[in-house]
Amino acid sequence: MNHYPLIVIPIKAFDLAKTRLGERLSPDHRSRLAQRLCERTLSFLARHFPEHDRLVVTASASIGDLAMAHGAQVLEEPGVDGLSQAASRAAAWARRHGYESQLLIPADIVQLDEQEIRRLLASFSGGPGVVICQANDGGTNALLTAPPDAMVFHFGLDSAAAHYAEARRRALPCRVLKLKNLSFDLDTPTDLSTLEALIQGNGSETLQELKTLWTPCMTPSEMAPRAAWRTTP
Ligand SMILES: Nc1nc2c(ncn2[C@@H]2O[C@H](COP(=O)(O)OP(=O)(O)OP(=O)(O)O)[C@@H](O)[C@H]2O)c(=O)[nH]1
Ligand SMILES: O=C(O)[C@H](O)COP(=O)(O)O
Repeated sequence: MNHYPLIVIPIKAFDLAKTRLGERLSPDHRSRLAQRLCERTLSFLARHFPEHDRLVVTASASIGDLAMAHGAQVLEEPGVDGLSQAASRAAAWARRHGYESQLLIPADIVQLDEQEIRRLLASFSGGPGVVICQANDGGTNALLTAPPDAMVFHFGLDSAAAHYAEARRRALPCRVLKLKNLSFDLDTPTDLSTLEALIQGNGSETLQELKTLWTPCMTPSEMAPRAAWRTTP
């Protein structure tokens, strides 16, 4: 049995991703943003959680190659069947491969924070159970299930409440966490405005780099030094 939770990252093909940003970003910018968020996620997990095996679930061969380049295993899904189906496929794979638990993390969290994820992992005391990190919009931005297939997945609108109800229905111990960074995923134009304000406020170098993806006139080399940082009008 593998005691470290398997980290599961579901990733939809980039050209199909971030459709809710359509009123703000072109298809090309959406695809590039989704890809960059994905690369950041895979690189972060490989760097900070090397002791955890990682499994990327995707229907995209190129994303599979990207995953393997970051040391993750790949579970190929036949098509884009939805996040819940991807999570279920991963749970079945995890069970078959001897994992006692899985931690699903989406590939669109703006700023992953090692201490937050370690706090989430520490809140799981072993044995059957569920830990939910609620997203700002009521969704689920990280979901630990032990065993991996402990319950049916209900990703979508207000999914944190749905996952909590499912865990209770099954009499599974369940923790719901609100973690500042892990609760912020980039879904809507409002999220994009929040990110722009964050960048303007204290734009860390890594966040400023994200903005270049939808501010075509800016490239990393053209970006003003942080002290003089200002957004284009
Ligand atoms: N493997 C897989 N991953 C998915 C699927 N749907 C969403 N995801 C991933 O799950 C995470 C959260 O998904 P969403 O917030 O719905 O992201 P999105 O689908 O790009 O956004 P919208 O197109 O605006 O709904 C992201 O990492 C997505 O890539 C799916 O059908 N299969
Ligand atoms: O939170 C969820 O259930 C999934 O991530 C989909 O919801 P989202 O698109 O709001 O993230």
